[in-house]
Amino acid sequence: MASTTTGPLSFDLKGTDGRARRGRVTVPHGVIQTPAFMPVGTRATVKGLMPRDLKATGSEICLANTYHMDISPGPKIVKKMGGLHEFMGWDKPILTDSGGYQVFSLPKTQLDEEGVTFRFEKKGGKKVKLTPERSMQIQQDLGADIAMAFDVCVPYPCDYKNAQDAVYRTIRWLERCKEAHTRPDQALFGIVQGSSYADLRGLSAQLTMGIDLPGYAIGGLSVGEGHSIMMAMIDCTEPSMVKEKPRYLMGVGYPEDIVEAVARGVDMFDCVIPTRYARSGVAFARHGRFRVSNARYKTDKYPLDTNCSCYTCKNFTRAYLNHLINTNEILGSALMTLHNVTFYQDLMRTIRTAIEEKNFEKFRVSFLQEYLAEDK
Ligand SMILES: CN(C)CCSCc1cc(N)cc2c(=O)[nH]c(N)nc12
Repeated sequence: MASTTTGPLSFDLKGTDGRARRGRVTVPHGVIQTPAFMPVGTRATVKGLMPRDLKATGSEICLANTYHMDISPGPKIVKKMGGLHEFMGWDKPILTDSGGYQVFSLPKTQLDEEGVTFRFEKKGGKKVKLTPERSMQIQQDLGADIAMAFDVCVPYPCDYKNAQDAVYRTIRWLERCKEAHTRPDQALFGIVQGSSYADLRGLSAQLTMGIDLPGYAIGGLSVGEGHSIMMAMIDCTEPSMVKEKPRYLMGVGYPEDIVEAVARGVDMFDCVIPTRYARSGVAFARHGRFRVSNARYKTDKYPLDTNCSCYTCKNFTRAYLNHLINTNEILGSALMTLHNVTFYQDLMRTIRTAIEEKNFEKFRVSFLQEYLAEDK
């Protein structure tokens, strides 16, 4: 087993099966078994789950977001309250995104070499600038175990020149992030860009690997390009990424995306899908996802997934969840979220075991066959 320590983060590559990797990430607040799924807790809460429930799902790390936490309550208050872990009552690892991605999705943002300027409604439409240095300051105040570099994630599709400019600006901003990032107990991850251009993906990966960091993310995907381009871009990027450090595919994704990305060498994932879909009444199960709020489930006495051992599946029927979601009851969101995140974590656990037992390819084929079967 190869073990690499870079600052506050260690990565142990415990085994491989083809390009799939079984590993372990160790940071100040604990250990993350990989491949890992990280539930999204944008405003220092995974919507609908108390920390004790989030633990019950098997989650070992969760996300929070720089842009949202800067708006409220502000990094200085979080720092004064002891940092994110104390503030939100989560004593396991946390990762924060850098805020660039969220800001780019706002209307009327202006991008220049210094950073991104956007209009901040809460402060009476005041103009606010997010820069690599400001993003690092906020993330260091928040105190997550892993901080993400401030990058330029272009929309899809994007013309070649803009994608190329974004690759070079992201590298220049990464140098500034590394310069500004001084907190010794927080790992900084670089982010590879390159949109849907194979040569830019390879270029961005090589330039990013040239900056020594504890881990690296594949960014700029899951932005509407679709599954096949996403996989093709991973194939253009992964071979240029160092093997001894963790790879994090940002914003991914559906179970079918995750399984195929693990097969291509990805270690870490985050996505709002299981939590966001739960609140809209969509449940994930072995045979695919389904909308439990549909009339056909009104008298269905079965659990969401008969293979699932979560509190929701052990105690409640689809009929009851149908009722809760259709009457917009808070408990509906909580129970659906608990199940969906447990489903994702059970999938990750099955993936890790399959890699350990050297039968990941057999698992990949059988999982996708059942999960994507047409005749649901
Ligand atoms: C809390 N989450 C929703 C945010 C974490 S992931 C956000 C996110 C998603 C995607 N798809 C691409 C990128 C990207 O290229 N760069 C950054 N910084 N973040 C990204």
